[in-house]
Amino acid sequence: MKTQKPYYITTEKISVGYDGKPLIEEVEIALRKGEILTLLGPNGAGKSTILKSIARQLSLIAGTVRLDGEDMKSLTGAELSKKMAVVMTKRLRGELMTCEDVVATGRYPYTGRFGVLRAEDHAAVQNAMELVQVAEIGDSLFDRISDGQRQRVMLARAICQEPEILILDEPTSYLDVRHKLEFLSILQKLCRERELTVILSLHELELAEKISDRILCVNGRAVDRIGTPEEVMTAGYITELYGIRMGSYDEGSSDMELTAPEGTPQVFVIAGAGSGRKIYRRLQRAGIPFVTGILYENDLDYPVAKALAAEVIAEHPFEPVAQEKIQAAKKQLEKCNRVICCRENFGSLETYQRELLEYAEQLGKRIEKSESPEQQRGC
Ligand SMILES: Nc1ncnc2c1ncn2[C@@H]1O[C@H](COP(=O)(O)OP(=O)(O)OP(=O)(O)O)[C@@H](O)[C@H]1O
Repeated sequence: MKTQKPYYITTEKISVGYDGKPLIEEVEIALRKGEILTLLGPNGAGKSTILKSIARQLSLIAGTVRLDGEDMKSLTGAELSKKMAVVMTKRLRGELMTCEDVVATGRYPYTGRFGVLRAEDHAAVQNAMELVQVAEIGDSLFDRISDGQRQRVMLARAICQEPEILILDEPTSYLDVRHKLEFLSILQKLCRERELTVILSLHELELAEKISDRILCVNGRAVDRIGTPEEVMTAGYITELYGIRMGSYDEGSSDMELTAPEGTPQVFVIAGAGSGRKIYRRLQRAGIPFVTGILYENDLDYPVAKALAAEVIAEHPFEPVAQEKIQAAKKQLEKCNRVICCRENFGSLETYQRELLEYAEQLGKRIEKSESPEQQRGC
């Protein structure tokens, strides 16, 4: 548990926007040293506008930003750049500089008027480049590397600036899965070991949930929610915030699913314990409407079933399965011309599913066995 330190950065009723017209008003942020705040919200919601305003790249329309209790307005540019590093991904311009030169510009707040690097500055540049693994492209031209590499070079530049607070706009957007994880691990390490404070925007909700101490959601008009990931990511909230109309997002599992196939169900899927998810998705891809059950509502299959099945026959967790649920499942099974059984073994919880399978056999239904998990993985 983090101890309660004083707030390091606060925004007091700031209004942000362009040409004197507020876009988002009364943004109230309070972060302690070592904490990570993530801004979430749909395209055009105002995340970059808030970040640019905090970073002093955009004038505040109203309110005050304080760093360590001091009004940021009173800091000179040089004072601010020793405290704050900013990486705006959308603005990564191609420059005729090597990657190492770009990283080295992060030392300018420390090198005096002529930008001559001392031994300790060279060491800081090298350390930062090694930390984000861009040392091997140090001699490459900054505008001849990939977008993901450029994003990592800019992180190295920000790190060697040795800031107390880091502002990052969509820092993971071009990174592959390995580099996303490495990037967030480095960030977490810097927060823990150097008490770096971070404010960033992300489009990857599942990453935001993992890394953030606090999440601020913005919707284009106002701050909609702010709190811990658990407080913010309640069921149905992401659908509302992003106005999701096609497909669905499950806050519990962070799974996104496409739209359920329409029409009369043709297939009954007997699943459970995670055995059905791949089949549900395969049926969705083929556009075949299906029914599934009986699942407990805390089953691994349940969120995907809820998103993709025409109907899910489900029971409350840990309860005995009610007779009417079994009858409802049988009724649906009678109407389907195919049954897919994803289970190989039936434990005591799944005796009802075995009963369904036997009932399907009695009815003379065409029964297909889904592949075992090993076969599904292609082993
Ligand atoms: N320089 C500008 N002048 C006027 N309006 C702007 C300017 N830059 C952005 N906007 C507008 O401000 C709104 C918020 O934009 P912003 O870039 O903050 O959104 P965002 O949440 O970062 O979006 P995205 O997820 O698409 O990057 C948008 O309607 C955008 O058109």
